[in-house]
Amino acid sequence: MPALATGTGHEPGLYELLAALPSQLQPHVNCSEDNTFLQDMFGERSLHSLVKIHERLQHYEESKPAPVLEGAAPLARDVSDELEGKSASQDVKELLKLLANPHVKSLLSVHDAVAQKKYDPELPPLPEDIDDDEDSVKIIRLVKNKEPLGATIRRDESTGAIIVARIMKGGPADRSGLIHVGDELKEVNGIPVDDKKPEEIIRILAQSQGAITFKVVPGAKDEASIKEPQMFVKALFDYDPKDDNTIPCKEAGLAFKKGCILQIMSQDDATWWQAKHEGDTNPRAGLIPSKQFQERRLAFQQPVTTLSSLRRSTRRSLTAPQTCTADCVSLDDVTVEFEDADYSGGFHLAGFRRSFRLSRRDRKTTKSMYEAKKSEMYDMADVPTYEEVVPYRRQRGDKHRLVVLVGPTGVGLSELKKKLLISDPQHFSVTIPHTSRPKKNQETDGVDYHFISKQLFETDIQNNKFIEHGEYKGNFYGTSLDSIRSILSKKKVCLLDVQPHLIKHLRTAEFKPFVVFVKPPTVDRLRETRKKPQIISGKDDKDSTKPFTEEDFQEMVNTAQTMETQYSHLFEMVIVNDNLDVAFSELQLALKKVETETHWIPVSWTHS
Ligand SMILES: Nc1ncnc2c1ncn2[C@@H]1O[C@H](COP(=O)(O)OP(=O)(O)OP(=O)(O)O)[C@@H](O)[C@H]1O
Repeated sequence: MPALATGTGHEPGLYELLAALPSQLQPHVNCSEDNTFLQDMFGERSLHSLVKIHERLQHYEESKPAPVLEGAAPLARDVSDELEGKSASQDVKELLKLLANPHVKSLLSVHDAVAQKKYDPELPPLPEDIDDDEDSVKIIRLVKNKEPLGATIRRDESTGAIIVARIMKGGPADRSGLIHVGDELKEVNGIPVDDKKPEEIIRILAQSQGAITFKVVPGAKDEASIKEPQMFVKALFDYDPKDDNTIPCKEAGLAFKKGCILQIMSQDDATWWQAKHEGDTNPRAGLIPSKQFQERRLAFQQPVTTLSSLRRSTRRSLTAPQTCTADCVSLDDVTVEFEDADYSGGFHLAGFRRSFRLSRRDRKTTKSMYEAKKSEMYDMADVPTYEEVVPYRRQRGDKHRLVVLVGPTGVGLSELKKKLLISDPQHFSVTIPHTSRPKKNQETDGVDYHFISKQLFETDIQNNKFIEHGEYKGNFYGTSLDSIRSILSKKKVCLLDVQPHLIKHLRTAEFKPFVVFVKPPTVDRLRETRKKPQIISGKDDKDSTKPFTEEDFQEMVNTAQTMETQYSHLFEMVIVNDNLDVAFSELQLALKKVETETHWIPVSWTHS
């Protein structure tokens, strides 16, 4: 006998089974609480009713009941008409009252509809005087809350029609799925809008409370745009729709700051994209200028002060650039600095050399492997708009990102690098420069410099082996790309300081540079904090140091400002070097995060 059989001899129905379950289960349940629970659950009246209904329905499904007649409602009417006034008997009166009851009438009419299988709604007949050319219209009713509708309209220049210009992704209009770009607006709350200006229509909408009814002529739908893939970009400029007179609707604009990560929701429109801030839970997108549009208008803007023009205005021994014209962006004409190996706190900073950044020492010609052309500054590719990015997290065993420090001379780059090296010499390293000058007695090849012949140096220059190189007293000096690679391949963090115009040449999948701009504090703070420090002055052939002057401070601040204006879109972090310890801690923490956390990098760096 099956465990749950009722023992009555016939197949147990579901309901009977349910009734028998508690007693059948009792021997198998040890805990009294479980037993009570089962008793309650299977004894529940509503469960029994449900099972009963289920059984009945199954029974009817099996017996396939057919209607006795398809017109119960007209029959009831006929009966009522027949009996009306014929007899005063109580039964007849009661039957007449019953048949006149609206519920009974409705029940009979539903019965007839089911019997006749008339399930589809009946459409009213088409009016005979319909104009063949008239468009079909759609009546849409939306309930308005405080949230903007998320749609913009425009007047079609040729037809004068009011057209839905844009549906903001995730906004109420988008979520409704009822209004689409290209739909023609005919009426709002029964008010015809054909003769109205878009502003007047907006006013009608603003004044409406609760439900709004639109009458629209549907336009052609662009299904392809619905499935557009989403992408993320890093904004390389600040944007505030309030200051933008070209935006079709300021309220629909999305403000953002340089460095913000934006999720692009739609690129349907070549001029105005739709985007949200990454991670924003509000589904509504806002308008932002498209990349092409922003590039075009930035290209027409006046060029900013360049570092070279700024340098021309500064003091003293600046030699005229040899390779650049006055407004060239290149820093190719700046001095190369070389000094002897540095010792700090007993720790030998092997190969710790100054790089070829703008410096106060004797100015000689430094060249980068990438000569900046005059036109390069306004090259379209250089116009900072958006950069497509993807999340990236360094995996254990992967090479480290190259750490690039930039900043005006004297700001403290060497000091910060030195502190990092001392803090963890096994983890951080700096490049060893190449030189064609003869090795001095106390120097070691590959430690202080890589000593190579002038001829080989020249060949290497030809072969673009140096990120920067320069000439000093007839000898070449340079930082090779291989010296960076050598550090990275040892799974160490390579610290490099370069002129800012070289950053873009290091922005490759191989180096994935993390660029830190070190900025000076105000001149007042420089005066307070840099009382002791010495800057290197190379007026004589022998290196010498001298204290900072007022002019040095001013130049440092001005250069920083210019660097920021020109290159800030390439900086991933800005540190103000006011208090050295604070600046160092900030840098140390940021570098830790870069190594361990997920951050955004250009999508181009993910496929080498
Ligand atoms: N925050 C700070 N407070 C006080 N002194 C500082 C600070 N940062 C750097 N200095 C000092 O300023 C001087 C110049 O710093 P450092 O040599 O690091 O500059 P730099 O950016 O490498 O410039 P350069 O390229 O000209 O060498 C050094 O004497 C250094 O100790």
